[in-house]
Amino acid sequence: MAQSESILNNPFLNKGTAFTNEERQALGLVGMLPSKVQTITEQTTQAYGQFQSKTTDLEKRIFLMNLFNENRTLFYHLMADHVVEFMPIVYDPVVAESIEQYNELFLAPQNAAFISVDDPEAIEASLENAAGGRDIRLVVVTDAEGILGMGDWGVNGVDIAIGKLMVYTAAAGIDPAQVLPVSIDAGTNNQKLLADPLYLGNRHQRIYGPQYEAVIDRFVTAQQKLFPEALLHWEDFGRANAQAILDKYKTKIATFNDDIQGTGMVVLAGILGALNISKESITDQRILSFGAGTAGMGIANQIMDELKQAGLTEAQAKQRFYAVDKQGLLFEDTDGLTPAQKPFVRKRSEFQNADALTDLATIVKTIQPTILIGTSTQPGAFTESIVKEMAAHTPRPIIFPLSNPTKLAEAKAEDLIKWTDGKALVATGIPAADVTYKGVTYQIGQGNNALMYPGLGFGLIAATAKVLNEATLSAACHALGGIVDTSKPGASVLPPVSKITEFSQTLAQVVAQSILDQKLNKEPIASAEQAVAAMKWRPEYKN
Ligand SMILES: NC(=O)c1ccc[n+]([C@@H]2O[C@H](COP(=O)([O-])OP(=O)(O)OC[C@H]3O[C@@H](n4cnc5c(N)ncnc54)[C@H](O)[C@@H]3O)[C@@H](O)[C@H]2O)c1
Ligand SMILES: O=C(O)C[C@H](O)C(=O)O
Ligand SMILES: [Mn+2]
Repeated sequence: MAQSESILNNPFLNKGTAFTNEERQALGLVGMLPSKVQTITEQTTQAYGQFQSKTTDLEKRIFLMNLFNENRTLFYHLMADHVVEFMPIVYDPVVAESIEQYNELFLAPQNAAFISVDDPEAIEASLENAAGGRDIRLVVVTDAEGILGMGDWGVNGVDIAIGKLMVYTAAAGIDPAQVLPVSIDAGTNNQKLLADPLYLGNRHQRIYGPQYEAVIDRFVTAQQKLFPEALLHWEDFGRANAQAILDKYKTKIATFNDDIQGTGMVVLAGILGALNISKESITDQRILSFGAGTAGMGIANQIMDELKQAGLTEAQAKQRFYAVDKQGLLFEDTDGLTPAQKPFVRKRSEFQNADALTDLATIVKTIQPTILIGTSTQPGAFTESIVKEMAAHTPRPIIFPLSNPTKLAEAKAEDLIKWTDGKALVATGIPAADVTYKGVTYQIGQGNNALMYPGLGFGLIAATAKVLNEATLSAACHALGGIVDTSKPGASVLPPVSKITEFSQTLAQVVAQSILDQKLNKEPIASAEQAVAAMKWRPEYKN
């Protein structure tokens, strides 16, 4: 391909009609573009007009993804002006529709690396080819066994890695040329995909066990070799693999699991925000995790750490938790406990009606939780009667229905406010509109790890972190405090997405500082603030 053609097809370098006349001369682009040289502002206005002419969210998404594929700088320049409007389109919930229709809608590989369980020999070359010589600092990898709450989506799940990375750049300012989305195609147990002639992934059942683990290991080894300075972010792995992979690598490399740790962080930050409003203490809470899977147990561990810091012993802290899964309240003798659930189980002897504690209504009535968190993938599970029962025993019930996408949420924000007569302190997984009830406008926090992982990841990269530990996670959870004016009636428990670039920067600085304080940086760094500021990429054309 001629240089002129390749630069117009390179989304990291392309400026389209914004190439100046000098650049057109130098790059052999003369005559390949209409004569007018546009500014990025003009291009942005034009692109936004086109965006607005699309009628459905999916059409809007396809338009934006085409722009992303052509010209990353313009895409992010546009997104910077419309972050609240674009987040649900490029990320959750509309990303869910694009994953479901990936084969039909297939646009472009979007500079992702596609790794196949059937070809481990090709792993290193696949990463190298997809990176194309770019200086990769951030890798988001998924095997798509647990896409949001929608289960197994095989190779289609690559879109979540791409979506997460788009939020990283929009929120924290990671250079889009320094990121790499990775799909690990380990097969799929999704029968619909296996039967679909258009399916683009490996057409066989999902591989588990030693063969899978060897692929993961080979991937991590290649990633470390090719991009030793990169942070590795795991997304939407299945319940068993997510925790096991994190435990295997977290003390060796700079890595985190977003569903476990990112979610734990945003929920703890939301609880701290809620307690700021209610003026209650975290040590007085009874916490019910409904859906004790990857996210549910990540949340439990993050809150546990906070309770210990607040002065409780491990045993006292555990008494505050009630982990509920398919089997009901989890007891020592419950069948099928996961390793992550085991530390949080209760004794049957603690309850007079232990054998009846199999459904949420009875459990809520019995334990009278003050905090109810949903990561169960069970739509509508927080019913009116359950919520009213909870609210009867606590003045400001904290209720976070977090299951994504929209159709899986345990409750709607508006219902929670109404059923509790405005008392509930609410955060939801996807964006929720303000709720006006009896003259008060309630702002609903977005309890989505997207509020945390961009700042967390950016801070770790800027500080050249060796590893991520509990001290840094805890510091990050406290970093969002003070951004919301909690004295205002109807105040949100979390800061709004409209401020995501500001608070991601604060978060990144706190994270980088924590790494430096613990001497966990690989390279010498004079100041956390400077390191974060120096790494920030801005969506402007460079000469
Ligand atoms: N808002 C966020 O930031 C965020 C972050 C991570 C996950 N999530 C959402 O949380 C949900 C779970 O994600 P995950 O990664 O933990 O998945 P997971 O599969 O690891 O966990 C889901 C858990 O729910 C349990 N469950 C299923 N049916 C149940 C029932 N009837 N009653 C009680 N428990 C039941 C499952 O057994 C499992 O343990 C998804 O919808 C996901 O989108 C949201
Ligand atoms: O992707 C999201 O919206 C949040 C979270 O990581 C999830 O799996 O639901
Ligand atoms: Mn996820």
